[in-house]
Amino acid sequence: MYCRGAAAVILTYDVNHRQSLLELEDRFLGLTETANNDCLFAIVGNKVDLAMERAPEGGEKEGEASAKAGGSCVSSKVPRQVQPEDAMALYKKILKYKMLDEGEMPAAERMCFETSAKTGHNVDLLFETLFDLVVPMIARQKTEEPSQIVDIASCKTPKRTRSGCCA
Ligand SMILES: Nc1nc2c(ncn2[C@@H]2O[C@H](COP(=O)(O)OP(=O)(O)OP(=O)(O)O)[C@@H](O)[C@H]2O)c(=O)[nH]1
Repeated sequence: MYCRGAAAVILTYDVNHRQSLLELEDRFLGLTETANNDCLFAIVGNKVDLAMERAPEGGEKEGEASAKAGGSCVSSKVPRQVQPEDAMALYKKILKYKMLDEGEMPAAERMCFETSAKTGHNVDLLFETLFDLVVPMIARQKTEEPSQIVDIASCKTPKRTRSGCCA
């Protein structure tokens, strides 16, 4: 995991393994120290195609719910071990840990995703959301910060004078 100067970090867990969410906090959060101070965090629960959805109060059938989750109706599904609320709680915890103001950062609902790398479910949404947030941030930084690039062409060479010892 390489974070130096990162404008955004994607922390990914498996919605079917609670331990993978816990490890994001225990093992990986510390590795984001070298990211930018105002770095964005996206929490991504992957393998949602394998997860059985919990039945909503309205009584939605499992097949309907799994289709929404980007999966097929064939039932080789396992009960999911991580709920979206768990990921959102971790997101808020990360903001606290990073001493980022919750009011100034994108809301947890926007930065927590459930994806399937297999079906492509929500993968575009994840990257589009990050680009929409990161690109204006970088553009703003460029206008605010003085340029670190030295324009060699505009540097004048000092005139030599006859009085100099090496002239
Ligand atoms: N069904 C399904 N399988 C996936 C998905 N993403 C990855 N996999 C499969 O999970 C296995 C591990 O994928 P990796 O990309 O190696 O991920 P990893 O984090 O190194 O390993 P794991 O912790 O086992 O997920 C591979 O067999 C992938 O094909 C997904 O969204 N849905």
